[in-house]
Amino acid sequence: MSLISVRDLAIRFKTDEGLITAVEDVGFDIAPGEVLGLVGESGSGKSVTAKALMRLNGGNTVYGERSTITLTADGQSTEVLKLKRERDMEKIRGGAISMIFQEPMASFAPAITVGDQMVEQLLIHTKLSKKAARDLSIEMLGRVGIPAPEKRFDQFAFEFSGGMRQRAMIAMALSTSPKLLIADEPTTALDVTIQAQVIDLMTDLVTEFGMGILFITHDLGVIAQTADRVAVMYLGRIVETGTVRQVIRDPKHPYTRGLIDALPKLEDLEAELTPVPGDIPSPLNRPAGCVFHTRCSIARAGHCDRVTPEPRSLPDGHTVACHYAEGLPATEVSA
Ligand SMILES: Nc1ncnc2c1ncn2[C@@H]1O[C@H](COP(=O)(O)OP(=O)(O)OP(=O)(O)O)[C@@H](O)[C@H]1O
Repeated sequence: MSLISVRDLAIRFKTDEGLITAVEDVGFDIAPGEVLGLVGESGSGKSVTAKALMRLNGGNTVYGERSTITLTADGQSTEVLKLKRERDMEKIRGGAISMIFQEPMASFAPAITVGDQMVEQLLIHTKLSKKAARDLSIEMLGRVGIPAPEKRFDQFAFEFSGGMRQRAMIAMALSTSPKLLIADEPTTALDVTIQAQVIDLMTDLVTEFGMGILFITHDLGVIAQTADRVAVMYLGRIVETGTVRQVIRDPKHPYTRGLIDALPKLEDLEAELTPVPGDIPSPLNRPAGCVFHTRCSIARAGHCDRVTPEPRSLPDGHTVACHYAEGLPATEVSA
């Protein structure tokens, strides 16, 4: 049974330049205890997809008519996009679903102590007394490796170092025992050692709490360490999905292959990096057919620029949206 099930997700924004499409035809599932990595360049639509799960996109957002986001927690299913009242959405935000961000200051109000914010969130989402909420908050700060948690409880976020603030944000996000944790580039701003500690901490907590995680990053290395499955996003579409092994060891979409070729190789540091050529087009100017064709080395004129490739399953079980995922037709290869 999926914890969260997303189908036909389309997200458009009303802007002065007209209606722009940020996400199209996106679907995925996350089971309890599973980590799904969502990877792609800046502007590919990762954050707006994540925010849709909590209905956190701004007032200019238009969701597709057929789009559904089904959250199943404690034996109850909720159609997130059908929720009308702010009160019902508040139950989900910070309750069944918690989110942590790249910049932890965004999660903490500057003039309220970290402890008071943690307690307030627990009082909203649980039936704990104020004393029990305080005890749990201090326990959680300790659990994420913050030394002297009783003292830290009464401090403000700006008094924490970057790594400690990140840990405090994770402690706050986990204290309500969310079913789904959305982690949006949670380690990007940290130095490599602290990044490794935070990743270890998150994977330990997944095992312990059995929650699902949507882990958003542009860093394939981090995905390889943390995720069970990966979805690769490009210009608002998921172009490839599979297990970490399938997608990273045996990528089938030219975009995924490009992302992997752009990574430095530890075994050959002299090797030239080959970034994906060109820039991601503006969402105001979405290419027809396959959204990647303008940057794709194997795109075929008359086909890729006209026909949108539907995601299809390959024999090894992974899914790819490319007309030529299995290679170009033999006639062209030999030509
Ligand atoms: N409220 C909004 N109004 C108009 N356009 C928006 C709005 N929110 C996001 N967008 C656009 O939607 C597209 C997808 O943005 P999104 O932030 O999801 O990308 P991303 O993949 O998360 O990138 P990054 O890694 O930089 O966060 C971008 O082109 C962005 O400018």
